[in-house]
Amino acid sequence: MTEIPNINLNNGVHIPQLGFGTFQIKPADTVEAVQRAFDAGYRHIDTAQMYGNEKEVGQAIAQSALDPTDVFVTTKLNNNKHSRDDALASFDTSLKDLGLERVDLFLIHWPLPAVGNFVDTWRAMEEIYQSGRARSIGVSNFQAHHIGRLLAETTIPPAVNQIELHPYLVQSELHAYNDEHGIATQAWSPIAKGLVLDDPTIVTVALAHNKSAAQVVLRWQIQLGNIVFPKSATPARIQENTAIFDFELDDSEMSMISSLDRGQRTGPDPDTFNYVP
Ligand SMILES: NC(=O)C1=CN([C@@H]2O[C@H](COP(=O)(O)OP(=O)(O)OC[C@H]3O[C@@H](n4cnc5c(N)ncnc54)[C@H](OP(=O)(O)O)[C@@H]3O)[C@@H](O)[C@H]2O)C=CC1
Ligand SMILES: O=C(O)C(=O)[C@@H](O)[C@H](O)C(=O)CO
Repeated sequence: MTEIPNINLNNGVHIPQLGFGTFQIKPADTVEAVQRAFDAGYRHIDTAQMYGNEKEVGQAIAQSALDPTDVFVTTKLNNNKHSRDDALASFDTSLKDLGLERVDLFLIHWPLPAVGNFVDTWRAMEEIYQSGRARSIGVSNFQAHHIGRLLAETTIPPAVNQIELHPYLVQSELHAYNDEHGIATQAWSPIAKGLVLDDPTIVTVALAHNKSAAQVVLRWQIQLGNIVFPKSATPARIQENTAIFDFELDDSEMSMISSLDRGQRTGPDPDTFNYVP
């Protein structure tokens, strides 16, 4: 079984650096996919209220032979739950659906600048953290100026910032800002939903290591210090994406991949995304 390293969050909680993403895994397929991930050695699952599969993630944990405390579970507050009361109530529903007494990490999914209340939402997250039912709290899709407001106006700094990050969107400045403030960077869409896998530079590095393009990109993420959770519903790929701890990219390969940056998002821009279901 693959040995997955941990990252130490700013409140002392340890998170496995490689996890399993569940966006767009249909509820009917989720139990099997998460079970396969456990069999492959993953002990960190990333879900969200928005994904509609928390119940099935919970079922997979319950049906496994694992102690639930050995699985690191992240979920995220949906965009229509930003008010304090909705945040608290929806968190209770997440725990119930997941069948857990606490989660390891609870995130505000999007800042929703036009909605304009993410600082108050963060105060609700602080209440949840202080209740002990989320071992850590963080944000997702926050720009530096959003985080700056949390640091200035609230008490608990986010443990993580989960952002879109891959070779075509390297996010060096935001990454440096997170580092400077003790906030771990989580890279969502770590292989850009497959978009970067045909890139000639990545293919060349992959051939040199006898690895797949996806493994090389995930290895680049790990060496940058990012926490990643590639999604796959394909059994062979679930396994393949764990085999990234038996080789190393040198400085020149790391730079070649980082230099592919072209500021290209595959998802929404957090400064303009204000979708509320
Ligand atoms: N906070 C946020 O706003 C967001 C968070 N996320 C989180 O990040 C996770 C990962 O991001 P996601 O958008 O899913 O994108 P990924 O970068 O993980 O790419 C997933 C896609 O790549 C394919 N794939 C996976 N592994 C391989 C491989 N080894 N070789 C070739 N193709 C492969 C999958 O296909 P297949 O399944 O068919 O194998 C799927 O189509 C999500 O599942 C979610 O947990 C994602 C988006 C936004
Ligand atoms: O997957 C997520 O976590 C997301 O937030 C995305 O689905 C995002 O909302 C999106 O891509 C909307 O088009």
